[in-house]
Amino acid sequence: MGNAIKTVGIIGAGQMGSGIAHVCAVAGYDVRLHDISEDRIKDGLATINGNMARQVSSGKMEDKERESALSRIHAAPAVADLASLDLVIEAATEDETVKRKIFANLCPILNPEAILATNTSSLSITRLASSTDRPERFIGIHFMNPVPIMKLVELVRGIATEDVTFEASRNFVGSLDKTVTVAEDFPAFIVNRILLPMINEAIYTLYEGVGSVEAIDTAMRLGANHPMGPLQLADFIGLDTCLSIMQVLYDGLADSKYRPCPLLVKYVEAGWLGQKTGRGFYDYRGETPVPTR
Ligand SMILES: CC(=O)CC(=O)SCCNC(=O)CCNC(=O)[C@H](O)C(C)(C)COP(=O)(O)OP(=O)(O)OC[C@H]1O[C@@H](n2cnc3c(N)ncnc32)[C@H](O)[C@@H]1OP(=O)(O)O
Ligand SMILES: NC(=O)C1=CN([C@@H]2O[C@H](COP(=O)(O)OP(=O)(O)OC[C@H]3O[C@@H](n4cnc5c(N)ncnc54)[C@H](OP(=O)(O)O)[C@@H]3O)[C@@H](O)[C@H]2O)C=CC1
Repeated sequence: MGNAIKTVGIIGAGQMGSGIAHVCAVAGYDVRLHDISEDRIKDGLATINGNMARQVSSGKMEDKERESALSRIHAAPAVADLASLDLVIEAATEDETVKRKIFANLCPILNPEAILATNTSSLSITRLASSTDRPERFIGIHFMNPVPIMKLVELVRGIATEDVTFEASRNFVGSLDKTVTVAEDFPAFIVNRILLPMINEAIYTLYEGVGSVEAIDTAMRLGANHPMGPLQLADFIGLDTCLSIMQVLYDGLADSKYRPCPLLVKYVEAGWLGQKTGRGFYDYRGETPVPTR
């Protein structure tokens, strides 16, 4: 593994937390997966199981590798189960209050030497760090979705992050066979500073009736060679997460060009959060996704 980190805790067993647990276990780390309830942890483990099985059937992984990787992932129903780990990565809902509460519960019991990282898509690393007992050992390690496939990880230092924390994190990401890009601590960093306004603009394009869901996604898939149309990608990321990121950009940069589209707000208010809730710009409840507009 090439660095001092041997054990990794992950908080949040959703699509990102389960993906991070997956790649850490494949790379040989001992992983503890925590979420708000045992059911959520079970769902996360089932997702990992399914994704690894897919990798086996497509010849990307040996069945033995899958078995041994799975054996390295343990459910951690209590925060106390993370106490002795070397690195804890928070990958819970994109909401500053939720993340602050998690750190407040975790820090008093966490190994004082442990590095604490957040997978936040947009929030200030410096501000999150200042709510912990270890701003010098706090860092943004921002994975991309789907984690087992995407090669990039953004590393974001807070104002107090020490070099030793940064280097250990860089080595850790390298050991997962991912490429690091360094971003400064500004709202939404690099990828989402560019990607999310594009997605928000696609939603305005829909809102203003310039095109249907299908027309907009087809236009960007075939006209700009994007692997997914922007509305399909928004559903994939999660519309709640997209809205939170736009809100952070809007509040943090105080520029009206980041105003979240009211249609995005409406979908989130309806609980239509995309693939994870079965409905967003597409309805996923049937055999094939059907546009909702
Ligand atoms: C919001 C943030 O903070 C930052 C972000 O992450 S922004 C989002 C960034 N991600 C993107 O932009 C993704 C854009 N989409 C893509 O790249 C592709 O559509 C995709 C890789 C997701 C799927 O690719 P595809 O060619 O359409 O589908 P498919 O052939 O089924 O899948 C390709 C591989 O991805 C895997 N895959 C697809 N969806 C997956 C998922 N949800 N989880 C894990 N693996 C997945 C498949 O198993 C397959 O793996 P193998 O090659 O090992 O078999
Ligand atoms: N989706 C994406 O494409 C990307 C997201 N991210 C970031 O990763 C993080 C997670 O996103 P994602 O996985 O998509 O979100 P999901 O909604 O899929 O998962 C979040 C998980 O965190 C759980 N959770 C909520 N509160 C707590 C808590 N107090 N303690 C422990 N677990 C909790 C949620 O449980 P419940 O559902 O019960 O509330 C849920 O299982 C966010 O910060 C997001 O911005 C980063 C890169 C890409």
